[in-house]
Amino acid sequence: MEYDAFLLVSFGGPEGPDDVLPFLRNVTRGRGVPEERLAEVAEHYRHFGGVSPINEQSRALLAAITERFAADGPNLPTYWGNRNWHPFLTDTVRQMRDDGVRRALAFVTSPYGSFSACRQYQDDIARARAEVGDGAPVIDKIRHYHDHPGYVGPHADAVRAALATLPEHEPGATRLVFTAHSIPVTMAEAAGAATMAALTGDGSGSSRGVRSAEPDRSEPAGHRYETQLDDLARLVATGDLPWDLVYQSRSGPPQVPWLGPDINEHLTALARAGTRAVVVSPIGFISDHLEVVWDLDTEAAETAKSLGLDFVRAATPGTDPRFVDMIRELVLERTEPGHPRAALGNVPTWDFCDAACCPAPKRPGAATRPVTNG
Ligand SMILES: CC1=C(CCC(=O)O)c2cc3nc(cc4[nH]c(cc5[nH]c(cc1n2)c(C)c5CCC(=O)O)c(CCC(=O)O)c4C)C(CCC(=O)O)=C3C
Ligand SMILES: [Fe+2]
Repeated sequence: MEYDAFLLVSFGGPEGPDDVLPFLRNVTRGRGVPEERLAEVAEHYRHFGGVSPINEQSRALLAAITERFAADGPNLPTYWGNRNWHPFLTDTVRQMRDDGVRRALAFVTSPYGSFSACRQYQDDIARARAEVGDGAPVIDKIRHYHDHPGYVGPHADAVRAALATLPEHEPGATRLVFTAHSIPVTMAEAAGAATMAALTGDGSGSSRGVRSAEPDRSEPAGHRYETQLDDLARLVATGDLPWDLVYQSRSGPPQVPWLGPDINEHLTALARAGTRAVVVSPIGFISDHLEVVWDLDTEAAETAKSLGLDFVRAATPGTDPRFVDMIRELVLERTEPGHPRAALGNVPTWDFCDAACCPAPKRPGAATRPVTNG
């Protein structure tokens, strides 16, 4: 396939106190998130002067990608657009159209499947293209990369570096805790099911960009988010430390079940069972944005302190050169026939999702999402 541009797509975050509420309304519009939860999250942002670190991290990543492309190719102009805050995807896509871009490859700052981590980004790209209208470039999303060596390597090194800072304890008293953003259970059940069924059903997987011609038929239908996280956790684990996969940053109405256990509950259970120290590895995230610096470095660290647990949080990839190289590799996979698809784990990947893959969960009491942004 011929591509003439690269697009970095991120979540976006506020960059000043006045941005916080409009940003939160963009994120939660039509999602049934209670007002009390919004007020609470607004407070988290205010602890940092209303500035999320995420946009600065996206700028740094874009600069690193641009530099990497300039050094060794591919010769593609680079763009950046966000789902929930400036620079909005619609404005970026309009700029791309005005620059004459016809077909772009999009790298999304979430490595995983599920509605929130994959489909919603595709929906927002489609909405941005519709808003731009005539001449908007075609935009193809790059595949999931949770088990790419360029994602596994930085997380694995970070765990080892974090572990080295903890005081020594008796064997078994130090644990590794992997964490990712929680999602509603119904969203988790539906994650990946449609594409997986299509791939295993007609055996046409190889022509659709699946890593292996024969997808693993033992793969459970749905639950792609948890399966990918579990796959990565195994790859990052040190071999001698016991580990767990837990979830953080639960949102939504309290009566809706979300993936658990929550990291704070889990730390409490560990401490009761004799754990003395934890390394917390945020494998769900590529950079130290607010869900990391607040929900882990502030909240979970306080929980650990109150329990007398030694606590250290491992770094995220950020602009690690291996992670930047991975992004370049993922582009080459799509532009150079036969380019190897690097993967260390066991979960098949594909380039194009089935249209019915990772549907939005039913949201009790939630209004439909309007078509305008901001
Ligand atoms: C799976 C997932 C990821 C990982 C994949 C990815 O990276 O995309 C992620 C990332 C992020 N989530 C973020 C922020 C927020 N997420 C919220 C709410 C929600 N997240 C959800 C899921 C996820 N979220 C869901 C199911 C909701 C409920 C509303 C809904 O059903 O859609 C809310 C609303 C308030 C609240 O927390 O209730 C905020 C402010 C930020 C930016 C941090 C910063 O500013 O630095 C980032 C990177
Ligand atoms: Fe979120």
